Amino acid sequence: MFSRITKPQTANAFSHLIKNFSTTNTACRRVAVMGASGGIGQPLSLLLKNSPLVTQLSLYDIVHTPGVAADLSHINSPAKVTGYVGPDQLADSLKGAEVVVIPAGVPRKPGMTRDDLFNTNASIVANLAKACAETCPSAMICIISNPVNSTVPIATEVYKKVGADPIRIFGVTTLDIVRANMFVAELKGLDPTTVNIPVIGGHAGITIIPLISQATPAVEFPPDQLKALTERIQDAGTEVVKAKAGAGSATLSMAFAGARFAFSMIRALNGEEGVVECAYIRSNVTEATYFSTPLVLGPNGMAKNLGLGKLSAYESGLVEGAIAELKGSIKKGEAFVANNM
Ligand SMILES: NC(=O)c1ccc[n+]([C@@H]2O[C@H](COP(=O)([O-])OP(=O)(O)OC[C@H]3O[C@@H](n4cnc5c(N)ncnc54)[C@H](O)[C@@H]3O)[C@@H](O)[C@H]2O)c1
Ligand SMILES: O=C(O)C[C@H](O)C(=O)O
Repeated sequence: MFSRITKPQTANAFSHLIKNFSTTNTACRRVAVMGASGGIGQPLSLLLKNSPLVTQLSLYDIVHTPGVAADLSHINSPAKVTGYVGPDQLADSLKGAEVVVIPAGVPRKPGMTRDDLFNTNASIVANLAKACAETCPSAMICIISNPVNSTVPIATEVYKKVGADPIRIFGVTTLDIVRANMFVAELKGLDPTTVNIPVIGGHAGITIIPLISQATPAVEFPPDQLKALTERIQDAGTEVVKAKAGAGSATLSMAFAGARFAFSMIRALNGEEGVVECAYIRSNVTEATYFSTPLVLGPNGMAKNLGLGKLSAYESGLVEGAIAELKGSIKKGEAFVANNM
């Protein structure tokens, strides 16, 4: 399917996947998926298994991983798949992992905010982060579990408690970029695989800040359309939650986005230069101590934070408006670890 594409692609979601499905790379790359039996975990594991960039795929969950692993292991691609189930097998699932992707935890139902997931998901992420800090402290940790604005500070505090360096912990916001690219492409009649919109801030409501002024290719919208587009990107997760009507939140598009982020990580680990992804990390770019901006990825994680770039007045206002909520979510995550771990 991908071999038919011959024209050069610019940096965007689809070209990341094309590269990763078509590049032959001999480096051994061990990836662990925590929450691998879930709505995101299964299609994400399928995309990872389908990539020659992955040589070992470790699937951990509290249920069903033997079946998921047996199923995926029959696909004739290089990755060796192993399933691990339950806390007794948690440490083994992480041994030697270089990239760990974490979609473990409960999803939203209609009427809930991402923060409503905090009480359940905080301890799930904290326990998985503790296992990562103890077993694979140098691995790249890619956190999908919501609320991302709090779960990333949680993982970071756990690493500090264990005495591990939290520098390689990333909150995965790639789905916001994927959505922004698609929605802009639809509005402007562009090929969605050639659009790239940085989305900065966090991953909830008003903290999701698409930078349409920095779009590639350049696009312009009248103020009312720009506001509506921005709000659609901010509310896109809720759009899916409503459409699924109680059956969960985005899973397939998140698997696509999570695979894109993991492949970018692996390409950077393999020494490829110029790999850029937005991610929610510890940051001094704004007053919020965690903030997503475009990052140049390298073999040790973030090689360079590209910062905010030039913002329009509208975008500067969105950044200002997001800081208080981000600070609150960060504080909540940090307090959870201080009081419970
Ligand atoms: N960052 C994003 O952009 C983004 C996008 C979509 C969903 N999410 C979040 O991802 C999470 C997962 O969503 P989903 O739709 O896959 O949910 P799901 O319920 O379908 O799957 C979650 C999986 O996690 C497993 N799990 C629960 N506790 C665990 C533990 N302690 N260790 C390992 N695995 C455990 C469950 O058994 C289940 O298989 C949710 O928190 C959701 O809000 C984030
Ligand atoms: O909206 C959700 O709860 C899931 C996820 O964060 C999303 O943006 O789709």
